[in-house]
Amino acid sequence: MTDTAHHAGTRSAEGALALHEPRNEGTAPDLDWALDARANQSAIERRAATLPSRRSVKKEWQAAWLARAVSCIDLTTLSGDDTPGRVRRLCAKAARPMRQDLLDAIGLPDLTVGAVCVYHEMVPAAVEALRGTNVPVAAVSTGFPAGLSPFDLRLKEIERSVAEGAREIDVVISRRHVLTRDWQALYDETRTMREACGEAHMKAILATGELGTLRDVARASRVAMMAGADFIKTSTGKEAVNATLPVTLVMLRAIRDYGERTGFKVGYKPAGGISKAKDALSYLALVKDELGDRWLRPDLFRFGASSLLGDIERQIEHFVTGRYSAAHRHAMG
Ligand SMILES: O=C[C@H](O)COP(=O)(O)O
Repeated sequence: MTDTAHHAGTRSAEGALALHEPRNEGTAPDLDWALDARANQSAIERRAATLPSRRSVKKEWQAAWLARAVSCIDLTTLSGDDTPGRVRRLCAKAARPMRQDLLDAIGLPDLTVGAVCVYHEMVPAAVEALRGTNVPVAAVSTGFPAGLSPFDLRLKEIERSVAEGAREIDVVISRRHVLTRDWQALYDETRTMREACGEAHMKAILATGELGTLRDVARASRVAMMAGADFIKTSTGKEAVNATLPVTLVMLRAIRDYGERTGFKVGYKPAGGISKAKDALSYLALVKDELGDRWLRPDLFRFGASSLLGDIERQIEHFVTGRYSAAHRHAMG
């Protein structure tokens, strides 16, 4: 996202000319606007519940949509037993996520994922392994996943990851600022993290499963965007409840409201528990409905996922060959 290739408008992973938007600079904190956010829980849940059946993608388009989903994956490993070797294998998969015969069959010259997402300690291995590709490294920072280490250390962690070559930083917010309704503190914290990111793009993880209500998800989304988040992201993948369609609807509408107010386009990243191709299609359909086609590109949309790629590859293989291969053949990602 932050590389010169994207800014210069060179070819992106899916072969289309990469578009570029002015980066969200954020605004002064307008806490009345944040507080004013609404979320009608029952209407939102009804809409999300009917989406997968109402919005099925036709068979001939499915492979194209699934390839688009691959280009938007932040291929992730965030485990205590991560090793440089595992990260290198993941990076090889990120640079060539699908077999060439499958790509040829669906008419795509090349394809990469959106980014590789790792802990700080794995940034150097990932940067090295992805050298010469267009795939950026994203680092989770700020005491991920709880975000409860001392604030100055959280900022240092961001700076270290950027210095080691991460071009995207996924920060976690302090959930307590939402739970205690201290919106100014949430704004100040997020703004300071954004400054620490410098040129690296910042994804603000709201940990929506811990925020209590959809209305507070909407409010936190607005505050994070006013503080300059380039993306708002649902979850760390470590909460009891991670990405959901209702939360997605709320966050997409917050992105739309913010865009109408400021002209800035903010990206969206659902993360955690998305491992099936058909779920990925539901998310893409919702993004298309709420924000339009412009958001179906890796500069404005990512899936945070450690095991979605394998299922998508399986479905595309089935589309091309008429057969399913065993899941273990697509073990990585
Ligand atoms: O940000 C990404 C998540 O940690 C990935 O979660 P997952 O392992 O459930 O796909």
